[in-house]
Amino acid sequence: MRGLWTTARVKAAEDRVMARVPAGSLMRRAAFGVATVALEVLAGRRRVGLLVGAGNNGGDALWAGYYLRRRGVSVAAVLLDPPRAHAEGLAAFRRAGGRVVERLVDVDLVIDGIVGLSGRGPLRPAAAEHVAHLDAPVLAVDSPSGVDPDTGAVDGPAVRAAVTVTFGCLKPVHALADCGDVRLVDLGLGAELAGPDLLELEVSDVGAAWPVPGPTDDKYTQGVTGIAAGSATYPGAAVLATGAAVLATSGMVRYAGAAAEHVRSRWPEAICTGSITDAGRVQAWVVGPGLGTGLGAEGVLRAVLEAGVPVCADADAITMLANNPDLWDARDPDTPLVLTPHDREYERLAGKVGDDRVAAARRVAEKFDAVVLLKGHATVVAGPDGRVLVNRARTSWAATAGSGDVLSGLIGALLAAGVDPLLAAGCAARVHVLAAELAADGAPIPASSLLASVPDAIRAVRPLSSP
Ligand SMILES: NC(=O)C1=CN([C@@H]2O[C@H](COP(=O)(O)OP(=O)(O)OC[C@H]3O[C@@H](n4cnc5c(N)ncnc54)[C@H](O)[C@@H]3O)[C@@H](O)[C@H]2O)[C@@H](O)CC1
Ligand SMILES: [K+]
Repeated sequence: MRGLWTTARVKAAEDRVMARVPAGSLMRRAAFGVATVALEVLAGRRRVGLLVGAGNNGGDALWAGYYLRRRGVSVAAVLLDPPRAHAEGLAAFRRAGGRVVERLVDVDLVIDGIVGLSGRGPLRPAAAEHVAHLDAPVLAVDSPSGVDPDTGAVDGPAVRAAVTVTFGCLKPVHALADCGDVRLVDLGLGAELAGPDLLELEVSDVGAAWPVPGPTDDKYTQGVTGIAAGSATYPGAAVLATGAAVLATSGMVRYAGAAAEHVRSRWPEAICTGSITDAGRVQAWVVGPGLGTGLGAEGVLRAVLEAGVPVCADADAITMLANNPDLWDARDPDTPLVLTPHDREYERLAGKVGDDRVAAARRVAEKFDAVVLLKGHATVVAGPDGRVLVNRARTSWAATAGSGDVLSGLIGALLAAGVDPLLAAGCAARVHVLAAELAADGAPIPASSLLASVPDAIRAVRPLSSP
């Protein structure tokens, strides 16, 4: 897992390191890292432009310009706030032959030193004007300016970076927003940084957590997933959610609901019944996709919450919980629950999501003592214990009708297999996005194609050496 630290924590750690090392040494180390990556990106081309803001981020850019000049690169800098430009950086830059200009023209690479960790809100008009006219790739220093470093929110003009060079550790922006290729320069902060604020799963984490049968396993020991989804109007949701559970693990899947005939004809391996009361024992329930919100659906949700096994509540189940808070009483306090809202479902539960999606997911996780998977281009999974996993998709192919039904089935299968609910939601989200990418391969796909790629996605995350 990769850790991500909020800017307040990073600044505090940097301050403690700075107090015991010579003045300016951290900045020079950071800037040298920027210059090294810039030379790599330039690949022999020799013209660099700097956009320099009023703080230390601009200082980094000026010092990087100094190191690039020493390697014979032509460097021009635009000072966005000349009286506040970093004095030592600017002096070193000029000494090395760097030029201060009004506008960047004919450059091969732009270094964005407009704002870094203290940046808030969008680019100011003058900076936005310079950025709008760029046609060279941009290397962002620490984080792309105009993108909030703690939330990844973009609320107006912002830099679009081909590569971001960051220092000391990763920050939330690097997992929540598009930063291009992210490169990390070590500043020796390690000992000063306690546990991270957020975690990003790596492929190897997902592969290690994914349940696979052992030599003594049978269809029951791997966990039986129950799917309470679909209706006469929406049988497809039942077929997709059940299919995802069937493909996610080798454990058994039971379906209970009005779409039993549809599910049976598509997934003969699932045990299908028309009603939740005849469903038999399961180790986890998925409830909600295509279920409807009428009295019958409420009865199903109540029965699932009373069953005493982990539950993934999606779609209509979330709407019912929001509309009828009495339903929460059906759940024993120690029954693990995963809620998977998109923004509108979130709003029904707890008001607007807002710009800070991590804080939003944390709020609801704490309020309902549940794991909350907040859907979006960057998926945020927050646990009631304060842990947060983030997973940013490289593409948006998974944004298609029925895609959420597949995700809920994957989560349910992992819950039934006994995977920790936070990890179950995080791993399912990761495999879901990967399945979408594999299926799409550059063209739009329906959710049924995403579903068909689930086995390929699981193969792609599993360790190479395993059977
Ligand atoms: N603290 C340290 O030890 C180190 C800091 N480093 C650099 O220092 C950066 C942080 O520097 P600073 O705290 O000086 O602040 P920044 O350079 O991030 O921002 C400078 C100032 O810009 C203003 N500002 C905020 N949002 C703005 C916006 N949208 N448009 C225009 N101006 C805006 C604020 O007044 C802010 O204080 C890091 O991102 C990193 O690049 C590195 O040199 C490594 C060492
Ligand atoms: K920047």
